[in-house]
Amino acid sequence: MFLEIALFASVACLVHWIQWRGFFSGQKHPPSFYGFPLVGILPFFLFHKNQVKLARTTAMKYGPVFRFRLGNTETIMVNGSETVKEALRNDDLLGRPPIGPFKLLANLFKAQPFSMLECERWRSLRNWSVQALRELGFGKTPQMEGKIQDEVSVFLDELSSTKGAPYDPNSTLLASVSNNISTLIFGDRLPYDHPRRRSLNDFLKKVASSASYLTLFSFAPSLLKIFTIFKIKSVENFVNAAKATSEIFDEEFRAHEKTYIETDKRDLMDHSIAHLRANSELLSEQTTRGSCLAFFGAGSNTARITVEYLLQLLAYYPQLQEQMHQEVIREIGYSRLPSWSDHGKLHLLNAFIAERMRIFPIVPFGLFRRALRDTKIRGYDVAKGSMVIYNVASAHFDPTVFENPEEFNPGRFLDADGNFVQSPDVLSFAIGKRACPGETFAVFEIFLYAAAIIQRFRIEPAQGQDVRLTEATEFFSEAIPQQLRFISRV
Ligand code: HEM
Repeated sequence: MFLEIALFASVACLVHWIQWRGFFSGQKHPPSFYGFPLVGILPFFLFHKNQVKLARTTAMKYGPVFRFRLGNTETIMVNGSETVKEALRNDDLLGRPPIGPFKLLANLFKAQPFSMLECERWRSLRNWSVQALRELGFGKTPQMEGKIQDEVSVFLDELSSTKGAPYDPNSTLLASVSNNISTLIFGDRLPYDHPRRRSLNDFLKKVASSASYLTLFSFAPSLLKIFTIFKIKSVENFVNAAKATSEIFDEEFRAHEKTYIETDKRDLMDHSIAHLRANSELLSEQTTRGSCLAFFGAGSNTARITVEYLLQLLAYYPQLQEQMHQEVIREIGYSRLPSWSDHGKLHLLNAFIAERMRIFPIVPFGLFRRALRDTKIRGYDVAKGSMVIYNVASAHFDPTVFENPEEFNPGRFLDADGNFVQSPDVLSFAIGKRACPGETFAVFEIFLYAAAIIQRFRIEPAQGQDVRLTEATEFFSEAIPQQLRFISRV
């Protein structure tokens, strides 16, 4: 009996493997790795310290498109500038597979963020949210500029109060940039030490620290279930912080309902209430909570990590910092805060920000996509339902596009006259129909923070210490928290 079962299992595995390799399908599959039964190549990712490097060396050996299984999920990874751009422009790849931390958050928040949805529902909800935010000033509007400048001023005061003593800006920066997006969602900004702000920060920090492993564990759901059941500390902390933030969302929603005035929509919550009251078919309580969650979640840590890493680079490259300070003073002086109208004049600063985005992509593998129908990438067949990972890091380090890609060199974004030239090859926000809807806002915000900090402070490493720069290594990459000195120039 045992022999028969073993024989049956072996034949079934062989048939499954032959089917998976597509030997008799007449299709052209990219180079493929089956990995282990049930988990696929997951252990290689889980136990590799630098997943970005692992992907890059694999692409060097097997070419720009390869195929493997993460858990039981058929996955295609695309690498290199041209192939990544081809995939991002392919409308068959606009789907979104379930991603671990998103799924967990959606359940805990009883929300349905459009960032998890596909097809017509995704499109209409995304359009509705972006339109509602635009009516509130989202984008490069004078209204938004004033609000961000106010928030920048509070942050500059905080830096001044350190009087040049070593200081880790991580928490205040998070509160500061998150206030910019929270203002659009809930209304007023929150002081850094407000209990509600602290609670939101705590949640955002836990999201940032656990997003990578929660992403991987989504391909081994039984492991994640075991973690949750046995209340493994980090998962339990994540769940508790998410529940606390979900309660804040509930309280805000109830408070908004009481003070709602139809003719004066203050924020995204008011826009949601208007739609819910009009019984629109498009929105439900779950999807409106989802839109608030999507923008709050996606708009906070991303901007914080961008500026945090930028500050570390400034301390690491003092000469470039000095050149940028001179540029800011020459064009603006000290008498007012930088504004977007100065953007076209600060060439070196723009090039420095662009190089920062290139060298340290926060989401090195983008947000995973799903093939909505059978399609092709670089002539290879991609089956409907496959997960597609576009490797932004490999595009940013593609030597056919960026000379000496490992080198930090803002000069690559300057022309012979020293003018900033925007590159279509920096893909941090993705491109195509599902590119980041917060790009304009983020670029605006990052510029206003960077220019103001460079104008007012000289940033140095903490005494006797070197600045520790990290490289992007995993699904969501973090800057190394560390102290810097902010020495006032005014
Ligand atoms: C430096 C900052 C940022 C970076 C690098 C970044 C990057 C990205 C990337 C790579 C995606 C995935 C696009 C795809 O599906 O291929 C994305 C999606 C998204 N981002 Fe951003 N983002 C940033 C800031 C922001 C901000 C400030 C907001 C909100 C104000 C925002 C809101 C969103 C939302 C809602 C999505 C989901 C879009 C969808 O599924 O349709 N992001 N972002």
